[in-house]
Order: sequence, then structure tokens, then C-alpha cells
Amino acid sequence: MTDRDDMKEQGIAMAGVELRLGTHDFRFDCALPQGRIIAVAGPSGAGKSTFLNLLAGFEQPDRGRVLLAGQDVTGLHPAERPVSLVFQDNNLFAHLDLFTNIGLGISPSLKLSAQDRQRVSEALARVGLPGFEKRKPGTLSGGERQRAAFARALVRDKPILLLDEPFAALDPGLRSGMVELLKTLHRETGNTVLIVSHDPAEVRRLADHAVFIDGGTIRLAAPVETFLKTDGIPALTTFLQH
Ligand SMILES: Nc1ncnc2c1ncn2[C@@H]1O[C@H](COP(=O)(O)OP(=O)(O)OP(=O)(O)O)[C@@H](O)[C@H]1O
Repeated sequence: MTDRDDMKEQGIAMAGVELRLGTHDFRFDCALPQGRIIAVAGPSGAGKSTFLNLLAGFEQPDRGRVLLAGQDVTGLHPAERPVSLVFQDNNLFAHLDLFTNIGLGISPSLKLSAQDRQRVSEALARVGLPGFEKRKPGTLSGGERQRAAFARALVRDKPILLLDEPFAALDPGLRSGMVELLKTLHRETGNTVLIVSHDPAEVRRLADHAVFIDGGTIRLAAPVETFLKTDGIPALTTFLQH
């Protein structure tokens, strides 16, 4: 088995994926390693969220296959995929308290054991929201809501974590705390993390690998040291100078 086959077996892969949305065409081919933190960068409108939506199952390709953690997930519903996600809009249910919102990440029917209930409280504490179980999303700041969404992803405990700029709304202190938390959790779980970032410093601090998307396709997928030194892709040079 080649390395590439191994990546397809275990990590995140797209084979001949094509999608048209309105007038935009997307084509993705990649084989990304398992168990790493992979940054996804690229200019605004490049297709980063679309790439994540194809992995999460919110978009279905017109052609091609999506493979996650050794499984062909093409055509599977988002809930059937081995992923948890934190997107820009954190998708918390406004009428439910945080305990319930996060508990739904473990069991959609809220059948929670005593151990599950403890995991919810621990996840809240880990993201810096201890004792927030009874709070409703509307009573939280934007950054607190985003951290609650992160707690919900933590309790799902899936092999792949997809993060679409999860820390964008946080102030710099909290943001760097969350970056450290993400690194710690990654060390503990060994899961594969894909994180959209607009910040080259964050990519440098956080990621092992990086993917650069421009014009609806992947221009580069490489170990982060190579990514940070790559010349000859003007949009990437612009990104790295920020
Ligand atoms: N459902 C849709 N119908 C038509 N066009 C769409 C649709 N979804 C996305 N697009 C377009 O596809 C392009 C890529 O969008 P996408 O959200 O993937 O970019 P992005 O790289 O995540 O951008 P940003 O960094 O600004 O969030 C954009 O021009 C967007 O307007």
C-alpha cells in the first residue's frame, strides 16, 4: 500500500469531486493525513467553506467521491458521517439551555447516562464556561456561544473535527487560549482536525499540514513548513504576508 492509499484509507480524501453552485465551479482532489491538524487557507470566496460543506455532507458533489476515516461517505447524511463540526454560525438551539444543546451532541434523543452528563459539564468547564449548564444561548456573548459550540463538538468525540473559523469572534486573549485548548485536546484524542484560518500566525502555531484553496480548487496541500516557504502562488504569498 502506498502512503497515498494509506491516507485515503484513514484520513480525509476527495477523488474527482466536482460541484457547481450558481456560477461557481469547484473541483477538489486531495488525500490528507489522519491524526493531524490541517489548516485550510485561501482568499475570501475561494471555496474553503464549500470544501468543508462537502466533507460535512451539507453539499453533495455532482461527481466524485468523499472518503472520511476509511469510509466512502459520498451521499451520506451529515449525521451519519464520522465528523463533528464548529461552523461560523454556531447552530445552537436558542430555546434550549447549554446542557441540552451539548447533550444533543452525545445523543439526539437526549438519553444520557450519569457519565454522559458529567462529560457535558466537563466539556463546558474545558472551554471556560463552568457552571453554564442552565444558560440559554441568547444570554451569552458571541464568543461564549462559539465556545459552547466547541464544547458540543468535543463531547461528540468523532475521528474528524471540522472547524470553520471557530475563533474569529473571540478577542486575542481568548483566541490564543482556545488555540492552546485545541492543541491539547488534539494531543489527547489524536483526531484529525481541519480548521479554516485567515491568520498565517495561527496556521504556523497550530497546524502540521496546510491546504491552500483558490478559485474553487486546491492549489497546494503540504506540510506546514513547506506551505510557509512556498513561492510562486501569488495569492498564497499575499496570504503569508498578512
Ligand atoms: N449555494 C450557493 N449558490 C451560489 N453560489 C454559492 C453558493 N455557496 C457558495 N457560493 C459561492 O461560492 C464561492 C465560494 O464560497 P465559500 O463560502 O466556499 O468561500 P470561502 O472561501 O469560505 O470564503 P470566506 O473566506 O469569505 O468565508 C463564493 O463566491 C460564494 O458566493
